[in-house]
Amino acid sequence: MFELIIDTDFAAAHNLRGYKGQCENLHGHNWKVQVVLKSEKLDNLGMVIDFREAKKLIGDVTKKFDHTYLNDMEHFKAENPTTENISRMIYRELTSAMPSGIKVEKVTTWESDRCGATYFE
Ligand SMILES: Nc1nc2c(c(=O)[nH]1)N=C([C@H](O)[C@H](O)COP(=O)(O)OP(=O)(O)OP(=O)(O)O)CN2
Ligand SMILES: [Zn+2]
Repeated sequence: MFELIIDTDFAAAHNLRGYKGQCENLHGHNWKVQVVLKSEKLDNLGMVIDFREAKKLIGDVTKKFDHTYLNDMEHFKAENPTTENISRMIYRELTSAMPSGIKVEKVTTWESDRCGATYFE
């Protein structure tokens, strides 16, 4: 079994509806995102997937967040843009975009150096 690990980041603003405290106010984070991909097989080049292709697929998902106010996104009208929900959204969108035979193992998103959330199925 092989695992690929790809890190990226984005900057965005949000506020947490219903939160009793400062996080209900508009504020921002420099989120870091780590995606782990898993595959049993390699292609004829010896790759699970070209890192360049993986970065493109991941970027297609995360660029929607970059320099935005996350609460304005349709997705985050129904649920709060917490780190947990951001990880799940990235996981599911990436799973839909991934070529067959490559599984998105988990997505971890950090809103600071010390706090992050992982989603996997
Ligand atoms: N489980 C979660 N808890 C919290 C989330 C979250 O997404 N998942 N988000 C927040 C807020 O985004 C808030 O911005 C973070 O609050 P806090 O940890 O207090 O942020 P600080 O960087 O100021 O933390 P310090 O350690 O005090 O510097 C809240 N909780
Ligand atoms: Zn926050």
